[in-house]
Amino acid sequence: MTETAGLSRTSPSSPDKDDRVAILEVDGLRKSYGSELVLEDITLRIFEGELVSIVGPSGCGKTTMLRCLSGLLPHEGGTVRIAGEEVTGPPDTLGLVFQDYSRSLLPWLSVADNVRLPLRYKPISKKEAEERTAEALESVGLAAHTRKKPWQLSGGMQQRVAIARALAYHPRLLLMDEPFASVDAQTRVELEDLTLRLWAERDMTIAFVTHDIDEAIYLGGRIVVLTRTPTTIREVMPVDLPRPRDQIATKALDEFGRLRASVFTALGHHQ
Ligand SMILES: Nc1ncnc2c1ncn2[C@@H]1O[C@H](COP(=O)(O)OP(=O)(O)OP(=O)(O)O)[C@@H](O)[C@H]1O
Repeated sequence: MTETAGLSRTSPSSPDKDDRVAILEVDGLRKSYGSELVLEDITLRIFEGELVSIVGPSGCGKTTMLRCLSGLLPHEGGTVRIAGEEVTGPPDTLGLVFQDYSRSLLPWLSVADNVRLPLRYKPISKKEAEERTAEALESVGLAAHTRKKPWQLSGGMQQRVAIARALAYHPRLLLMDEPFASVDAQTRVELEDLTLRLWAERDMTIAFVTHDIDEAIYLGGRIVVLTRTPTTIREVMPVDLPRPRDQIATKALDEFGRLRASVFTALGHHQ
């Protein structure tokens, strides 16, 4: 059984003709590791309320890019702004979900304590931290597992804990780095629909990095396609598929197949 995908939010698919507010502004981002230039020039806007997928060839620097965007990694050129503020360290308007949930959760803490931990850095009362923790765990379907340790949960459930932890922070921008790459196919489908539901229900913008073309199309209102290293943006494609999305009906649409071919070609698999 999959969860019901996001119901209410319409996805803006055309970035050019609007008065929307850019929550993420990246200009000329450049990053090297020693002499290896990984990101040559990333210039990108993500607008409030969007769910944008980012795809790129293996090793093109997707994780490097997200780490630079989140202020976890310094970059040597260009600027990154989140909610108008230049990023120099992780901003408190930002939530992060990584692929490797087993390393991002602390095994000696309960599920609830893992979710509550980063809230210590927010200027909120203990009571509010408790309420946010309970609400976030409820919204990812883990209300019955709050006292367990992460290692007592399945991989998919652990990734739900990581999502709840980011949600409890009430981020305006959520960066997700191949978050479902390590779970089985059925769990992945459920977590994709959970992501759509949470995005639709909450006042949140999501940048979702994946190497899975179908996942990028299924989730996104736009798809940013990256080149190989040294990496730039090859193309930004609008996804004109109706919402709510449905794992079977949406993927059966002709437009879905057309987009799949376009992204595949843009990734350089086909000339
Ligand atoms: N800490 C590091 N030090 C040196 N080189 C690094 C470091 N992290 C990444 N790299 C190199 O930078 C390049 C991009 O890596 P990155 O992990 O950002 O790519 P990716 O697109 O996320 O990869 P994948 O598709 O495997 O998820 C690779 O060549 C990698 O070897």
